[in-house]
Amino acid sequence: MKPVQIKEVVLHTVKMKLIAPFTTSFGTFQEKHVCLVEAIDESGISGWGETTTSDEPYYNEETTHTAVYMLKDFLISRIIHKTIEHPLDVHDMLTFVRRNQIAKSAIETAVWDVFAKKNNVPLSELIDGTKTEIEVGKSIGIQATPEKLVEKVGEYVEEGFRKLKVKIAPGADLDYIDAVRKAFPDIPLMADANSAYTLNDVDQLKQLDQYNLMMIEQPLAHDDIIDHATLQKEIQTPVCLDESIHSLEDARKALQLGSCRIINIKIGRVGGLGESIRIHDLCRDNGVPVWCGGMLETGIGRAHNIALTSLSNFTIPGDTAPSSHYWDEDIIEPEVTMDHGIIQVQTGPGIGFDVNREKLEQLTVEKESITTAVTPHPMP
Ligand SMILES: O=C(O)CCC(=O)C1=CC=C[C@@H](O)[C@@H]1C(=O)O
Ligand SMILES: [Mg+2]
Repeated sequence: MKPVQIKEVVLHTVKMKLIAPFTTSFGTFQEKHVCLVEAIDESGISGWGETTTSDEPYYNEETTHTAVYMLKDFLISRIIHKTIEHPLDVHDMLTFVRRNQIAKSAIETAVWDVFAKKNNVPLSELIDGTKTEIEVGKSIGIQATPEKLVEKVGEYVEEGFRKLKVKIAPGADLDYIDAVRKAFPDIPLMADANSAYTLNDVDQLKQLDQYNLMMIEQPLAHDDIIDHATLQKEIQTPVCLDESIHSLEDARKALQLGSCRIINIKIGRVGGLGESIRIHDLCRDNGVPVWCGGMLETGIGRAHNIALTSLSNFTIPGDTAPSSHYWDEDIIEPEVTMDHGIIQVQTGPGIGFDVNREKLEQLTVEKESITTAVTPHPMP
């Protein structure tokens, strides 16, 4: 494989509006800024990454603003003008900055894309993916009533989604799940609590066991694996961790403690594709299934998610619904489409989609080009 050298990074901060508001246990959102990271190599090839952040630090400690600051002031200076033999090397180049995983992921995934394009291979092939198509799930925000939720689930079952994920929180849990199960006794159904419960709610969470859920995602604190291990011993439903897993080390400890039986891998949350692959491999070697979580990405992040999901141990459908479920018009061409719950893994070089530069310009609120490794901070 030919190494790559990034000569310029352009940060395109865009304002995106979802086709409908999305409600979780920590709020309702429809508009957000994200930063699309374009890494241009010495021959002019562009690779793309995305900060899977929003404008508020409610999912994790990052926002698009903090991610852009980290990229500009710390991370890009460590990457630019360096000869990168393989994108797997980028992770260690960035560990001098603590956490800020989504910011790291945005530049790391852009390097994966430009490296794959330079070597004329699809990203899925570069990471040794084995699947040519992936099964797709749908994540449904909290609805106003159980009846509204049943209606939404019905729509998505009709579209062929292979996993239905419903958001729950205290006061919007048992009656909602009960209504869905009464209407759809056999569909692959899971719940995501986004840390809305504590160990004081064990009895409430035990009652979910009667509904044969695939899993309950992140019921307890966003930074916990100890209490989740206690909870998993008390309930039948498999616990899946999302927010608690920021790295391979977190995943190793969680498996060792029995904190979960499934892991939701999000490329941004764990700091990039390299760490995602390492967590995938750890889980595969321990018989723990994984799936690819979503962060309401544009088509760039979605393209990376689809490529990642081509790895063999992604045996549970991910939150990778097609572009039309998020945007009136995506910024990639062609858009991500789905046929009865199946998305074809893209076969073009790199992420396998082009960026619609006209659409990108329309949505851009700020654009900054970085061509030097200068940083205003003393560097370790
Ligand atoms: O991208 C998708 O469709 C999944 C969206 C989704 O479920 C989430 C996005 C961002 C944070 C959370 O609210 C939630 C999750 O925890 O997976
Ligand atoms: Mg989640």
